[in-house]
Amino acid sequence: MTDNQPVLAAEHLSLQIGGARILDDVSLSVSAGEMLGVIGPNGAGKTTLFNLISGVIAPTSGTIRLDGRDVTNEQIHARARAGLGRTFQTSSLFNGLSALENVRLAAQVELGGSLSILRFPHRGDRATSVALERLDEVGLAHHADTDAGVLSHGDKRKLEIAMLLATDPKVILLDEPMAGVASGDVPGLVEVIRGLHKGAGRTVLMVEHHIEVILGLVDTVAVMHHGQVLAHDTPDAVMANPAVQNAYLGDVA
Ligand SMILES: Nc1ncnc2c1ncn2[C@@H]1O[C@H](COP(=O)(O)OP(=O)(O)OP(=O)(O)O)[C@@H](O)[C@H]1O
Repeated sequence: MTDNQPVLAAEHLSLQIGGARILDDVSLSVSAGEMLGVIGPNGAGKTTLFNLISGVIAPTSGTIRLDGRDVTNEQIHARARAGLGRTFQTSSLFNGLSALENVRLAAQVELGGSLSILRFPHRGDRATSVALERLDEVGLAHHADTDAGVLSHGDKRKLEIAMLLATDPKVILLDEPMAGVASGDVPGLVEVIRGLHKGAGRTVLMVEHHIEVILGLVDTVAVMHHGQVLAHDTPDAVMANPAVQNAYLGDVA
């Protein structure tokens, strides 16, 4: 990979379902270490874009590249192995298992060992030490032994991020990480996401409805509208863009 080659690129992606053009010639690229926020009104195509990038659905046309490599025809798990990690709007936690056990399972998958939830985790084994590090990174070390099911929504989201980190992704896709999180828990979650990027230099794409959260976090913002990218620029430039104000921000003000 050359220095200026994007770590992730969507090139001319379109998705047609029946008579509906869901995505229309969407191109976006993200550099290593960049955090990109994707915003847009309901139905703009944000989740569909994430689904195409992560391999949940195939585009009608267009290309997705990871480190310059065409992964458009690869399945979800192959893209995950290549370093694409994603959280979903719906929770992916195992309730009834502790926070540590949840992250440990993800670490076991990454490390290629057998999956074991029956064996009481040795604090010294590799998967457990990775899991403890990741829990610490998202500020949940004190909840290691807490049942995932009883955590607050904000802590559940942090735990999902810890599970993702345990798979050591090159690019992280966060799909509405603040959804369902109590307003009091938003700042803590924002700091965890900021740390992924600013602290650890990870590459992050995030769909989020809380515009004020996005604008304060990301390097660049892509605004989607009717299945197209209306603008992709710095937060200040996007906010000042008359097309964005007219077509999107004006709609929701
Ligand atoms: N499988 C499908 N079949 C038909 N239409 C679909 C399908 N998936 C998505 N759509 C439509 O495509 C459009 C984009 O949906 P998408 O969920 O990507 O938007 P979004 O920007 O993520 O919206 P939200 O902010 O509400 O999550 C919507 O009009 C949706 O109804």
